[in-house]
Amino acid sequence: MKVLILGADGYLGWPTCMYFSQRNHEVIGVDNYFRRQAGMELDCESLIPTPNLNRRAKIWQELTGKKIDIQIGDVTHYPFLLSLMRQYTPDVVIHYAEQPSAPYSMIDHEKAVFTVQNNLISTLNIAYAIKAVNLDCHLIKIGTMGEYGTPDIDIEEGWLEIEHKGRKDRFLFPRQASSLYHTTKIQDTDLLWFYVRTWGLRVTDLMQGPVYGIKTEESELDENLLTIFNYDEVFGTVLNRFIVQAIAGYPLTVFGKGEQIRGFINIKDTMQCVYLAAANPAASGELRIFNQVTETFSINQLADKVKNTGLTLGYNVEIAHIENPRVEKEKHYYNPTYTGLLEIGLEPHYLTEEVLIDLFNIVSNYQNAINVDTIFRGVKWN
Ligand SMILES: O=c1ccn([C@@H]2O[C@H](COP(=O)(O)OP(=O)(O)O[C@H]3O[C@H](CS(=O)(=O)O)[C@@H](O)[C@H](O)[C@H]3O)[C@@H](O)[C@H]2O)c(=O)[nH]1
Repeated sequence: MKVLILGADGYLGWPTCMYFSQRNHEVIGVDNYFRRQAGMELDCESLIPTPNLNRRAKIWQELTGKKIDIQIGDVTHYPFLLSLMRQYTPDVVIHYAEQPSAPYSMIDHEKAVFTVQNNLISTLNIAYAIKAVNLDCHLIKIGTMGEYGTPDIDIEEGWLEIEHKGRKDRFLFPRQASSLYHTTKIQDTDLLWFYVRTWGLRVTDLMQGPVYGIKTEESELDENLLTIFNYDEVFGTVLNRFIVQAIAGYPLTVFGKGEQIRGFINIKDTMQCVYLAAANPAASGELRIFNQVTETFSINQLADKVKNTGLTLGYNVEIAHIENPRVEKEKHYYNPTYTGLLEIGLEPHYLTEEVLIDLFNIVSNYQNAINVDTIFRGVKWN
């Protein structure tokens, strides 16, 4: 496969480039370095220093003999994207080139506009560029479980059959997000569903839960191949944050009651899922949706796990319940279905004690670089 990976410098983007390249696919990684710039602007850069994409691709080639092409540019600029599509005519486009943070989207008006503009225009441009160059190209987009929110009914994989006044039809599962970022992901799905129906695009939308972890098989080769790792309030996801907090002696920041439940996934399984989706493409004119999580936990359960592992390793870990800066349900029913990816071959890595110890060990190598000021800044939803 020839795979165009948009957002190649991000937490998932670079490991995905290596994952496909390792399996002998032709990979082109594209990024505009938004995350690096936002990290500098908000003083919340990656805990692990990561060389730029061109340098990482060079290191990868020296170690494996495999080439990853790097292109720096912004996919919201249509001529740039179209020329890439024409140059490479990929079989698969993986779209990670979105502003991925809920808190970032809630900071102020300027960042709200950026989030809407970046996430919707990038998705729209990709749909147009695929139609212009090769309608058969499979688009894999990372959606989010947050599109569904926390409804009081079971969450299906993307679709729901509804019977109304004696008639039945199949619709996208009702969506109600709890941040502007999550709302743009709903709008993305709607854009793609429209072009699937209208132009016959082939699309897989992966509704992913919060990801945790650092290493993937490929980054074991060299420290310089590790992905970016954020633990700050804006770009860090909750479990990664808790590990860093435990090591820094910062009480774990459980928001509100901590009974919020989410579906989680190890970064190694994200790689598998995206790969399985590419290897088993959606049909033309199909919007295929998978729920990309492997297990569910409440935030309290995660905090307890981190605390227990931390104590075993000799860290003095405390848990703090702080006033929730977000507007979200803190106690709710949560029962998502997530069997589709298992059916096409996913072999999950669950959150075991061993996985937690491994995370503690990697993060402890960078303990001196932890900036506790970035852990909590209190971006409020209202
Ligand atoms: O210090 C913290 C940070 C978070 N939380 C809670 O943990 C849950 C998850 O928060 P998160 O920051 O790990 O995840 P979220 O903001 O939802 O966004 C992340 O996870 C999403 C999947 S999901 O949450 O929508 O399923 C992805 O789409 C996003 O790109 C990724 O940044 C929330 O209830 C939040 O209130 C805490 O209690 N304490």
